[in-house]
Amino acid sequence: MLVASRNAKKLAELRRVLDSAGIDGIEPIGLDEVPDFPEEPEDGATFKDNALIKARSGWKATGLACLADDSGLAVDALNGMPGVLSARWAGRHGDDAANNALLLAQLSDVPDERRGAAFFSSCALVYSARDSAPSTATLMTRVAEGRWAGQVLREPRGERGFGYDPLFLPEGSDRSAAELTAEEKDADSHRGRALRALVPALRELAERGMRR
Ligand SMILES: O=P(O)(O)OP(=O)(O)OP(=O)(O)OC[C@H]1O[C@@H](n2cnc3c(O)ncnc32)[C@H](O)[C@@H]1O
Ligand SMILES: [Mg+2]
Repeated sequence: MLVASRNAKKLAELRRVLDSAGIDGIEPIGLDEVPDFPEEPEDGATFKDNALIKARSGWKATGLACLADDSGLAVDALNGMPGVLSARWAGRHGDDAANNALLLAQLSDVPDERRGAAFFSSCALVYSARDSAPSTATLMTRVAEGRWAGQVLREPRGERGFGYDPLFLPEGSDRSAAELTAEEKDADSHRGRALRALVPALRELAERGMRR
């Protein structure tokens, strides 16, 4: 199964959740392990649209079952932004430090009680309904979503995770997302929840592969 992400830390989280679900018969491989193919722009209006864009283009290019996550932080005081623009909020894709600095600046006058935010993940799984070439195969699609509520801190805390984790205080936690262990983050995170909801579909896919 192709895991269509260029974000190494996200990829590691996806692999971790798959590993702990103990699905035998699926070998997740990253985009770096397949020949380059033209990737479609992530220009959807929603996380779900973007997850489907990534998963479908991976499936189309390789014929492999393809899993993709699209995710981001929706901040109440910013009317849900950065949202689907999270990876490039400060202008340069994947510049976590600049994204975090910009978010902090935008919220500098926002009091604690209005600093609510939530991470969202949409995970899409796309695969062929039967063993046939991608051009003639029927496309099977499963999508699951996860949400992780919390608030935006006033300064970064912690070194783990990635992206906005140092600025995110999960609901009910006294540690930022970047201060949680990997297992703690996976148990509660948007991505952990979304991906675990796909486990039955992934198991089915694995069993189908093993029957061949
Ligand atoms: O599209 P791919 O190649 O998978 O990698 P990406 O980093 O571009 O991923 P997205 O398009 O889904 O954008 C997600 C951004 O949202 C933020 N984000 C998502 N999940 C996060 C998490 O668990 N912790 C912190 N920030 C997160 C972070 O800035 C990500 O770069
Ligand atoms: Mg992206």
